[in-house]
Amino acid sequence: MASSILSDCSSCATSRLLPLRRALHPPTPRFRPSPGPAPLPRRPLLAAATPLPLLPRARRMAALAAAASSADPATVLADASAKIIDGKLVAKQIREEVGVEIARMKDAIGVVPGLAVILVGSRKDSQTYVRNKKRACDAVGIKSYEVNLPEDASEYEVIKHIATFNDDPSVHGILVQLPLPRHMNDENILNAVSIEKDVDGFHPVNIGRLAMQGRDPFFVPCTPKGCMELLHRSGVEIKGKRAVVIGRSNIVGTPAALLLQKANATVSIVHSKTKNPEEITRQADIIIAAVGVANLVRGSWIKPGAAIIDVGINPVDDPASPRGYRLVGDVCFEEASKVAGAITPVPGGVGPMTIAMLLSNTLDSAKRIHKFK
Ligand SMILES: NC(=O)C1=CN([C@@H]2O[C@H](COP(=O)(O)OP(=O)(O)OC[C@H]3O[C@@H](n4cnc5c(N)ncnc54)[C@H](OP(=O)(O)O)[C@@H]3O)[C@@H](O)[C@H]2O)C=CC1
Ligand SMILES: Nc1nc(=O)c2c([nH]1)NC[C@@H]1CN(c3ccc(C(=O)N[C@@H](CCC(=O)O)C(=O)O)cc3)C=[N+]21
Repeated sequence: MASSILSDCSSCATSRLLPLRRALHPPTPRFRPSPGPAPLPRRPLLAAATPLPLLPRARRMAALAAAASSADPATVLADASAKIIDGKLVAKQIREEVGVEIARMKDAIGVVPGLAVILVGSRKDSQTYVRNKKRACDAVGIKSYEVNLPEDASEYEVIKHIATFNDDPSVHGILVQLPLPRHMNDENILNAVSIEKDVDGFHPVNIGRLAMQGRDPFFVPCTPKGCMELLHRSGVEIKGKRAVVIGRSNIVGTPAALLLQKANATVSIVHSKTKNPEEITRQADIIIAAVGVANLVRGSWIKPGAAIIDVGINPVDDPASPRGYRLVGDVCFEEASKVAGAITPVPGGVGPMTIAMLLSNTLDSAKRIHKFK
């Protein structure tokens, strides 16, 4: 029998948010002519149909049991049904595939892919991300180069380092960690990265090519690419389906919507000015939530059986956790997992995929530059 329960998401989690500056200010595009890229291979390397890794049953049951212990009079919850898409496991598989390819390339032509990361300032979260990226590079055999600049460094200094990496043949990918300090212009900096080494896929030319019919970017931004990979590897059909992307940022929402459209979904984008987000979202067979508002998407927003990819990474105070906070997504997991057909958890969903896609993009870049098939 269905029960009425109050979910943890009905308390206003957003009011417990720690201060976190948004990752990126939208850059204004500026065109720089460049040679055309080789056509983007359809899901290179990652195309193997791998069965959907689900969370181990015990962990899944624990997550769902936590949900069942609450009660929301507004939400009548059906039996727990969603498959939980284990992004951590998929990311591990991808890292292994990337590692094998890197070894093959090294054996064949003696080339090791190189990734340069530029970090400006000393934000703790950015330092953690950069450290995790370096670890992931080490594990698969990518050589990492790191530049750390002080918070008060000038835009010119950053661009000078980018230019050096653009000219360095041992560097195949360049990433400028975001957000940048307020005095810097993201647009100028992202424009300085060679589009052939723009493994983040944030250069306006790469985004522009992603948006155009019949063109392919050199690189697809890592987080949206990771979302698509999770959908593909989970066996979610996209062609002809209705998809809703919540959020329209340059780095996540907009490219995610473009990718869904390229995969022949019919796509709607919900943003902060959308009048009836709940009603629009409820029509979706596929939901990608990239908002930055903890637990915004409730069970009542979801069409039964929908596939949900939760990109949000929102820290909420949690004195019981060793860090004093825990991470939650943009989707109320406990409610959504009872309505959806499949859902990604936070943490352990899209986040690890972002890093795996960065490794994959860096490998693709080295292969393209060295014409290695
Ligand atoms: N897992 C991962 O690897 C990554 C996770 N993230 C996380 O994803 C989330 C989104 O990141 P990002 O895209 O950079 O964020 P931005 O702040 O750049 O964009 C947020 C988007 O959400 C929209 N929005 C804000 N409030 C609402 C609302 N109440 N209803 C509907 N739409 C709303 C905004 O609309 P408008 O345009 O109208 O302002 C905007 O388009 C964050 O939690 C971030 O930490 C980000 C990158 C990678
Ligand atoms: N140039 C640039 N490129 C980015 O791709 C970029 C960036 N700047 N700035 C910040 C955002 C955010 N981002 C994440 C990467 C990994 C996790 C991740 O691995 N998350 C883990 C949890 C990590 C934890 O526990 O702290 C998870 O969701 O399971 C999350 C978020 C990349 N971003």
